[in-house]
Amino acid sequence: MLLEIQSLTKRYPGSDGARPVLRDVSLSLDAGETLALTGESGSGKSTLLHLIGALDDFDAGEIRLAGQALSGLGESARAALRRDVVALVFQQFNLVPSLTVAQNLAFHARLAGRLDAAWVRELTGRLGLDGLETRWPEQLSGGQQQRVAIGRALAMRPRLLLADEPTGNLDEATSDMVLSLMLDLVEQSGAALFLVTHSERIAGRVRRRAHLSNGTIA
Ligand SMILES: Nc1ncnc2c1ncn2[C@@H]1O[C@H](COP(=O)(O)OP(=O)(O)OP(=O)(O)O)[C@@H](O)[C@H]1O
Repeated sequence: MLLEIQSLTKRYPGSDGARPVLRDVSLSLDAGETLALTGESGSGKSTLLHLIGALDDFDAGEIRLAGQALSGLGESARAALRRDVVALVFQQFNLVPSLTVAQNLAFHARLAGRLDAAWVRELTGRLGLDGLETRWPEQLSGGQQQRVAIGRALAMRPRLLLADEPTGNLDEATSDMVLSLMLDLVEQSGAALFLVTHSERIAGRVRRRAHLSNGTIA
């Protein structure tokens, strides 16, 4: 199993300590599977995604990523998982403004020591970014920026792509197009996808569904 979440509980310090943000969440994802997690605003979707991405600590339960338990893992081991297993795409694109499109696309793969120029070229073409390689992020439309962010994440050949409202900033037509590309490329690369969205329309296009309600999987 690529991802196993067992009885996960998460509280934020300072917030209502008696009421965890996530309660007894269990979920698993196999290699190559795609799952959409829906839930109302504040239900804990982003929190869960951050925990899976080893970006934050939890209070009880366990997350296993590629067989490795995340509880009690030190920062260097977490960084290694973020480099070797998972990649993230956020709603805000998060491109590096001082790097060109081509440099952004290669950035994480290069940091991970896995830059495959042929794969980056293929991603560039498949994502419709040919001819835009020397532009700066600020010279791109929102849909183009998000395609670069998806390409950058897939360039490092993650086993698990974590996407938090990846089309949330895009209009409906652009959002559908970007989602289709992301699903195609995830399938082609054999990665698993964990997609957070509040949109039933988006979630309906992903094979597996889970719904978070008040911090627990309904
Ligand atoms: N760093 C934090 N400190 C304290 N409380 C937090 C923190 N981050 C999130 N929360 C709270 O945890 C709850 C879940 O937040 P989260 O961002 O996971 O929800 P979400 O389902 O992703 O919401 P949305 O769809 O609006 O993005 C919310 O009540 C939020 O206020």
